[in-house]
Amino acid sequence: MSDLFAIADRAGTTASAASTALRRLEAGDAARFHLLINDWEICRLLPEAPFPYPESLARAWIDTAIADRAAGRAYEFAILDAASGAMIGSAGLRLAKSGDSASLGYWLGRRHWGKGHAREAAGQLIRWGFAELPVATIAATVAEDNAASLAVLRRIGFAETGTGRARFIGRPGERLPVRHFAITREALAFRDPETSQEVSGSGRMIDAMKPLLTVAACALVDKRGDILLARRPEGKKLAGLWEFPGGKLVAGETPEAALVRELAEEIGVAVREADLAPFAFASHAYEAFHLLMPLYLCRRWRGAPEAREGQTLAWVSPARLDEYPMPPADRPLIPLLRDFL
Ligand SMILES: Nc1nc2c([nH]c(=O)n2[C@@H]2O[C@H](COP(=O)(O)OP(=O)(O)OP(=O)(O)O)[C@@H](O)[C@H]2O)c(=O)[nH]1
Repeated sequence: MSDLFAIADRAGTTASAASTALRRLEAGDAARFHLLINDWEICRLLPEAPFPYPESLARAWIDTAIADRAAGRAYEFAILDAASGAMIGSAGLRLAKSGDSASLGYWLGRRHWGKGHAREAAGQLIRWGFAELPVATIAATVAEDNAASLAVLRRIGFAETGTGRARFIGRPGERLPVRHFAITREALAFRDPETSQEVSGSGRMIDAMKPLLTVAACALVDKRGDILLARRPEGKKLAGLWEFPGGKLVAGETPEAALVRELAEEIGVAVREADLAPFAFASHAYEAFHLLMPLYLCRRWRGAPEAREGQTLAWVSPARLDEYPMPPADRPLIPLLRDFL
């Protein structure tokens, strides 16, 4: 798991020149954390922040964050201005008890508002979360009067799931109106990591207009009957999901030739076309294209598979395929493999 990541707007994608990084929150951050958060304009928007915010609470909060990270309960980061390296806020993901979802929280020191840092930090954190944590959904709850944060969540792809009321300890009395948001791994997967825009660009495409994408995929099956899966690295579409090695056909290529090429490029194994047995296919309407994916089985190859493109590889028994989150197109293939192998 990487603990530091930097995000910079690419020229031309946004007008703002903000550049933001995240790193693991440390005990030494307490004084700066306190200086930034002890501001009514921030505390009033955070459900658990009293005002004034005591320095002892900043220290205790960070100690808890460090313990929670060690226990795998929550992952809290300092938001940095990448240009100066200074801490400007904090952001984190807390896992739900069920383990399959997390909640996002973040705040920025007042002087750093309006420069795109919150959007960048929150966007990068959810991409990190879907790549590194076993969660299918990330949720967030925002006070109705927190217009900037409502805009950030919408901009990075969160959808509103409902409204409610919640207690804000800095604003005693009545429970305040809040809005609930969520984003799924699949919804994020089809947003461009650089721009946070939907990859299709023109909104929802009608099915008839979608390009048909042919991708050849292969289940390598070892002597024990285990199948090789590859986990897509952070920064790519569908990051964090497990898939069968393979890839798009280039013009004029057969699926078999594409697989011989892709398996050599991606995982360094040599297969012969004669050892690729057609097995099944996936046909799935993604937001931006329709995927047609023939799946081959291969039990004979040369070389030990190695991750050449930043993926993580795993040999998985057919009975355990369910434990590995896969792209939606792949899901119907799992029972077929389980029955056959
Ligand atoms: N290889 C592979 N691709 C899959 C599977 N399931 C699935 O939906 N896909 C989709 O099929 C497409 C595969 O394209 P690819 O591997 O050649 O390309 P990529 O997204 O890595 O992009 P790039 O090569 O342009 O960087 C992706 O959109 C991927 O999400 C699968 O099991 N294996």
